[in-house]
Amino acid sequence: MKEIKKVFAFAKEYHYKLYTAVLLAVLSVFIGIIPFYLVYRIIMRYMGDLPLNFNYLLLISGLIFLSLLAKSFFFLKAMANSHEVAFDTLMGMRKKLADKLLRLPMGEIKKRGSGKLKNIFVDMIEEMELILAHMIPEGVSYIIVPLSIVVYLFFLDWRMAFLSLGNIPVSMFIFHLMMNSNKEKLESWFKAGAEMNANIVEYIGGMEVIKIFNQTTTSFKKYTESVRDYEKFTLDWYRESWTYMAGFFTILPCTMLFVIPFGALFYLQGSLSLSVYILSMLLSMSLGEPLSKLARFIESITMLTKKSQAINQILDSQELVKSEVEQIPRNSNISFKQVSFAYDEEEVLSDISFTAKENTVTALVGESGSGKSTIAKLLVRFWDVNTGKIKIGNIDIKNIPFAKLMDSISYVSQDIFLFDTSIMENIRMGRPEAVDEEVIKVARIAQCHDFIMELDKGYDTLAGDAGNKISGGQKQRISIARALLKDAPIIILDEATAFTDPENEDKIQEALNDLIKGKTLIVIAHRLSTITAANNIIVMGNGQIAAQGTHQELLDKSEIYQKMWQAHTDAMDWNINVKGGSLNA
Ligand SMILES: Nc1ncnc2c1ncn2[C@@H]1O[C@H](COP(=O)(O)OP(=O)(O)OP(=O)(O)O)[C@@H](O)[C@H]1O
Repeated sequence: MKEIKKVFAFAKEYHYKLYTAVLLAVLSVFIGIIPFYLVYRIIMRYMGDLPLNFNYLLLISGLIFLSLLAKSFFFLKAMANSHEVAFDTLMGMRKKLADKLLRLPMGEIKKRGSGKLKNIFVDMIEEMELILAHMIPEGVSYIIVPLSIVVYLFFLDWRMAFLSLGNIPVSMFIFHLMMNSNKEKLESWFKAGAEMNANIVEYIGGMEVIKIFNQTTTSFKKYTESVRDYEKFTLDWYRESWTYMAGFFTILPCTMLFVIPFGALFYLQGSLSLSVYILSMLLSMSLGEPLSKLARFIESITMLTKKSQAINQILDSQELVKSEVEQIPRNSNISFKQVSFAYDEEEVLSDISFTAKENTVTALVGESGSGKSTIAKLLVRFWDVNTGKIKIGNIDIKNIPFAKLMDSISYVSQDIFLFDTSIMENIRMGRPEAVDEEVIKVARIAQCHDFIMELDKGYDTLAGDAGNKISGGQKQRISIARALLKDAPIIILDEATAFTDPENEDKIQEALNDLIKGKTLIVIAHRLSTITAANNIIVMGNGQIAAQGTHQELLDKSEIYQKMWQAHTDAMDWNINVKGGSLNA
């Protein structure tokens, strides 16, 4: 219930509309009782030997028709209101979740995986619509109306009131048995659903790798197994519940189960008038529909509790530390002071200290897995350090407003992601307010313009459609164009030449020359020949700084660097000429 309450909290802004919806729904259900009362009037007229002329019956029929019409009208009005509230609230929830992701460490996001997140963002939230749009207005009316009928029945004859409720404890007992008997199965069913979603997304996302490495059998097996598991657990749950459910849904609306026999007994004994007996039967009959609809909601609540748990788990996750005192750095000097960090248990960076002065180039080199990318990711706060401090302009990055920090850094990462929107918009992400001309200007500098113009719709080509026609190197130039447009004072280039081929390489170098002018640059490179002119080269080994200095200093004093240099002398690709703030081939 606590979980569901949290969902209601999202609808706070729309409480007024929600109350109106409840009121209209209650009205609609009450109006729905009128036909029962009118039928009672006809029966009483028959029995009272009053004349039953055609006009009277016509009037009653007309009133029944009008009340059914009014019932539908108020119900539809209630639904219109509640759906408006529901979809506004769902939008709010999705926005809140998306905002939350921005404030979460990347680890938290990756731990969940895109499949599970998609499941939460789309499917689970969609199912919240049921609570807000239907459960509240309808559910409340299905409680209030039967209660009012029962109260009225108490006034008529308290025995009939109790009798009309007699079936409820019986059905609730069956429901209780059902919930207790298959708790674990329900849990497995939910898990299997989440697993299946994750596998579907992974299967589609990894299609390229699956095809290339001919992993179709294994991956397809994983996918089909999860679909089969989902089917199995769903059926397991239903099989276990079927008998109980049938019992529950049959007995709950049988409100006349005790009213008819015992009412007849009281009537024959003379302690109950015929009119009260008949009215009690008709009123208890009108209880059936709201009660069985309410029962459907009870079933849904169990499901929704699980789903809102998953949503709330994300919303309650620990965010990146937000400082009370926010400060703006005055320069772009970067310093790492005794920084240590572990993604999980194992420390991947220990005691890292270095400074990267404004307008200089710092290169990170070292064997694969030595922690170079982690240093970059800590600087952009994908994760927070465990111990030590990272400062920009002598201010701890935790104290720099997140948006400001992001504005200060352009991160050209290993994973270049293009959104499935136009190429123009993909580049514009660097600075959303940039006009088309500015986007085209940076695209020219980043050597993208020509190949973009060759695409079917030029800058308007969707990245998804263009996907197969854009090479890795071209993608990289698009990401450089983005970074150029952003024009941030600090640039991190992670494996910036990972996709290079001879044709692309010169172009990327030219693009980079423009990007790094007058900036503080941190470059992660495998090919040492590209960073020989860096102001400071940090040699990483096993998560620690093995040595640091200029190329020459390291050649003189660092054995590990000497070995690396020897291994790389063949791979002459691009050089950094720091004096000119440019990269030269
Ligand atoms: N998201 C993650 N979760 C857990 N461990 C991670 C994660 N990312 C990296 N690691 C681990 O942290 C260590 C450092 O990785 P990192 O990517 O920083 O190395 P790197 O020097 O940049 O490697 P490469 O040159 O291959 O990119 C490695 O042992 C890696 O397995």
